[in-house]
Amino acid sequence: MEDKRESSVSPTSFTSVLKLSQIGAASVPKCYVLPPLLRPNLGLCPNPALVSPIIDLSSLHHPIHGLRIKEEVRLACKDSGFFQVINHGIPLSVMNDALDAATDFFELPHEEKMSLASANIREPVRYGTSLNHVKDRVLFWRDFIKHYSHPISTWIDQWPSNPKTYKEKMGNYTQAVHALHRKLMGVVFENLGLSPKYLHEGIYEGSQVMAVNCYPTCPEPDLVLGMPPHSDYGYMTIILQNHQGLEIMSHDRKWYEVPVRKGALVIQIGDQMEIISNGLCKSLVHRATVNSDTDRISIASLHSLALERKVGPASELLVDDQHPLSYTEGSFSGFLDFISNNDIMEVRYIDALKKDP
Ligand SMILES: O=C(O)CCC(=O)C(=O)O
Ligand SMILES: [Fe+2]
Repeated sequence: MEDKRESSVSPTSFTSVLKLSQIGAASVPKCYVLPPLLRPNLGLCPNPALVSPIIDLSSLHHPIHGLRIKEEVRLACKDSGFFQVINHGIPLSVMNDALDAATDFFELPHEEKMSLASANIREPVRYGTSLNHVKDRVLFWRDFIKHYSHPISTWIDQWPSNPKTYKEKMGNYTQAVHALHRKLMGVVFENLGLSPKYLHEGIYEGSQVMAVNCYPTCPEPDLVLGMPPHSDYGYMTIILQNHQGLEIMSHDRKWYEVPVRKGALVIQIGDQMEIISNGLCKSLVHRATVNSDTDRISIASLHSLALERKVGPASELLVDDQHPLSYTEGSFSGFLDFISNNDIMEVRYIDALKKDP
């Protein structure tokens, strides 16, 4: 198939991968083909030790069982920065409605979605493709709509008004997932012995961005990625997905598939939490693969401190010769500048903030 790169470089006029998928070509355009070393190795086995933390939150407030659940969260944050939760309090119907709203949005006519396209990565509502298709040297097999979401009353009017039920369905899920992240962050902070005051101020002034991702079926899934390896800059990400495709990197730099479990939500620790905890929590490196059978939708709720707020290791944490201060301060805004000027396939913002050992 011909290289569509030329027609894809304008910020507000690009070919969506959904459109390419619907054409039904037998191969992908060259601009999506990754160098061999960066290609996915599809068909990986899940690593039970890494992907098994499925934490049942139903007894979180029980005086005895609650302690065990908090310990499970502590270990998952320390070891990998990854776990899944069940019995988290968000009804399956609310989750399914959000996935339906996302599917209906991507099925809108291309021109209608393009009215939300923007070259400005700080735009509160933005439809796009790849990661940053204007800058990416190789394109990724993903279309997305991202919208600022907290406080919801500030942003919801700017969300897509078509499909008609989008705001209601996505809004219900957005608020439910914000409440869940507050509950989980309470546990993460308690485990670190950090004051809830820090947490509450941070969260209420903080940001929630919903990244609604569509990975359409792809004729050559072993040559492309839906999203490149990266860690999320915020402190926590919660992912709702309808099909397999998320892969996480283990300590030995191997990739493992995350199995999809009905009703479960994926929890990922992000860079800000690694920094706040001075390295006691791990920011998870992950990527998205695609497949030739099923369109995949994922909805990532990205939680971070306010755009301009400086984030460094919490002052209450023990820092001494045994536990040296490991990071300099960064901010969400600094991250946005960083990704505008660097290739995230080559360098992560958090690595730039790490102090020399
Ligand atoms: O699609 C996925 O499972 C991952 C999405 C993701 O990593 C992101 O939106 O930051
Ligand atoms: Fe991510």
